Formats: sequence, C-alpha cells, structure tokens
Amino acid sequence: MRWGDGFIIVYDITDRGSFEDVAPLRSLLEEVKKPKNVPLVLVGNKSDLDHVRQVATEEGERLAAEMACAFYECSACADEGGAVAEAFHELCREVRRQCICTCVHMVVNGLKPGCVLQLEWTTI
Ligand SMILES: Nc1nc2c(ncn2[C@@H]2O[C@H](COP(=O)(O)OP(=O)(O)OP(=O)(O)O)[C@@H](O)[C@H]2O)c(=O)[nH]1
Repeated sequence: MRWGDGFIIVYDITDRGSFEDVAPLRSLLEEVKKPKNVPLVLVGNKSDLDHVRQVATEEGERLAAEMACAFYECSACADEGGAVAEAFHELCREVRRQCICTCVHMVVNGLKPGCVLQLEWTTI
C-alpha cells in the first residue's frame, strides 16, 4: 500500500461490514501515504443486487462527502452506465489536480534545501 498515486476504495453494497471497513482503511492510507489528501475515489460495487442491498446510496454519498472524495455506485457485472470506467477517470483527474496543487505550493513557498521532488503519474 506504500506505492500508488491514487486509490479506489471499493465496498460491497450488499455487505454492510465492507462499508464499515472503509473509514479505518482510509485512516490507514492517510497514515501510510504522507502528505495528507491522498487522491481517492469511493465505489459501492454490486449495484445490480439492489434487492439485497445493505448500504443505502445516501450513506455512500455521505461518507464520500466526509472523506472529500468522489463517489460512484457501480456493478462490475452489469456496468451499463460505464460507472466503473468513470470512477477510474475521476481518480486520474484527482491525481492530476493534486499534482498541480503540489507544484503550485512548491513554487509559491519555494523548494526547501535538500528537498527531493518526485512527481509521477501513469497515463492509462
Ligand atoms: N452481482 C455481482 N457480483 C459481483 C460483482 N462484482 C463481483 N461480483 C461477484 O462477487 C464474487 C466475489 O468477487 P471477487 O472479485 O472475488 O471479490 P472479493 O473481494 O473476494 O469479494 P467478496 O467475496 O464479495 O467479499 C464473485 O462471484 C464475483 O463474480 C458485481 O458488481 N455484481
């Protein structure tokens, strides 16, 4: 988990336990990936199984708002609306936004002596 410019946290909308694991997982990410504000997208998977849903869409939206990240519900099995691809595209956009913010911050505040600037992202 030490490598990665951005992360998608996926829970299963039919499994409340997986939703409850999101917040601790996010805290762990923030701890491991310093500085803060890791580019993140929250995804509720298995939206085709609405009849056995245990997590409401609004709960996912609320958690994403608390985590200040984008939120999608999708189905890996029936991705008719293209939400899976959109979640990945949004993560790439967020990585770019934060990369630009880091550059602006360093230009405004100056590079500290001995500071190593490593910027990298992968084009998909
Ligand atoms: N109906 C439905 N099934 C899915 C979806 N995504 C994954 N699955 C199914 O869920 C099962 C577990 O999928 P895995 O990819 O192994 O994921 P996992 O992390 O082991 O997930 P769980 O076993 O559900 O905790 C498989 O049978 C998948 O086909 C989805 O969007 N909709």
